[in-house]
Amino acid sequence: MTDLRIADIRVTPIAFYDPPLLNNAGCHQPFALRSVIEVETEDGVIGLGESYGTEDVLAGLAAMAPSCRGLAVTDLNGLWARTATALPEAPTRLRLRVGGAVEVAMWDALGKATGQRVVDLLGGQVRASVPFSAYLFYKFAGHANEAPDDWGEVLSPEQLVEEARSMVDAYGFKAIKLKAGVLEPLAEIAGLEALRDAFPDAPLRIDPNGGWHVHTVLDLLPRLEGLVEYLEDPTKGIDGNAVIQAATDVPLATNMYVVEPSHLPPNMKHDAFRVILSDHHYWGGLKASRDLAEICRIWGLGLSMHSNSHLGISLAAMTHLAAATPNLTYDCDTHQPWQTDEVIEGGKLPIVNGAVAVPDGPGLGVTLDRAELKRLNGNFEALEYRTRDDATEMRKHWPDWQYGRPKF
Ligand SMILES: O=C([O-])[C@@H](O)[C@@H](O)[C@H](O)[C@@H](O)C(=O)[O-]
Ligand SMILES: [Mg+2]
Repeated sequence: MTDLRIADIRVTPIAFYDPPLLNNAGCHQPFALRSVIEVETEDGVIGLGESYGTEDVLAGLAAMAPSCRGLAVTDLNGLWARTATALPEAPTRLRLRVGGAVEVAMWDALGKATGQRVVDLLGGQVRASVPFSAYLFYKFAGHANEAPDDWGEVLSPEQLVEEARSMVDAYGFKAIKLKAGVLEPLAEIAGLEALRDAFPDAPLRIDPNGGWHVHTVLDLLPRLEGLVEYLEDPTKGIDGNAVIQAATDVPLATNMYVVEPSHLPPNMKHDAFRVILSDHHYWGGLKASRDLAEICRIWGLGLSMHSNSHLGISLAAMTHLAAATPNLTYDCDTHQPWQTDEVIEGGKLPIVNGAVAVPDGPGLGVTLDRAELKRLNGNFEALEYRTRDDATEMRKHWPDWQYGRPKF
């Protein structure tokens, strides 16, 4: 009989190269911070997880990892009880991130120990591959004091269409998302309209990350209606977005204001967001994300998946989860095309015709590349920052730049 008890949990912080992508909070720093979680069972099976590499999550993981020894990898109730005990003062937000990071590795260990894929453990595969969208960003040509990257500068509609063309040609994406909240809204709408002209059949979305005032969005609605399949976090908060949702039939989507279970009742009460962009990294792992999908099904909410800069363990987990979720109503987000580093053997998971096939093999179906893990950990150790700070990075390019949410 396989011994499924956890013998050890190892957490390795890593930093991987990230291009100068822009959003409402500023500009991506040259390296994104992440963590790789290894859950090792008494029988020596290793399950993998990937999560944030910020100080709070790393400290939370360090505090709770020792208390998981002896826990069976099937015991999710035990995991959450131990997370609560190890992090008594932590806000729900942090507990969900820390427990969720370990939870994914527990599923992978269970799958590897029993010869089953995570998608099967989560309820069974309902789609052969998972569709993702082309995730477009405005960007600088290169990081401050660095040479331009291959994507070059993207600040105009023409450059945006070129970026989209490269991404669609390389990966076959069907839907297109524009990260907005960076330039004046009318300039961003012009970008979106240029994308519509260039890709007449592509479902489009725009995401200013809460960066627009309610009155701005209300003024823009006539141009957005018929142009986008959903409008993502146009303004700040549940109340502000409810005002907008009341004024339009375009569904509003969020990965900012409905991000834990307690946000669901006020969202339903105010009818603010009709699409939830789930994310297993902050909803508490794969089981919690399946539960969220069920809640969305019952209450008639649309569902898709949010992304942050990530590597292949996360993409594999997102793919297994999405492949086991019947009511996934829109193509998921992924930052993967922007990443040049990888931490799994064999390199990045292929995106073909805009979709990722569920990796073969037990568990998540991916294996850690230990040489790359070591190199990316070396990057982390050499960095002088320990938290994401897009605002400071932005001011290296635009010294007078001011943060605002809403801003425009
Ligand atoms: O990578 C970014 O700059 C995004 O803005 C990311 O931080 C967001 O969390 C995300 O992708 C979103 O959809 O809001
Ligand atoms: Mg978003």
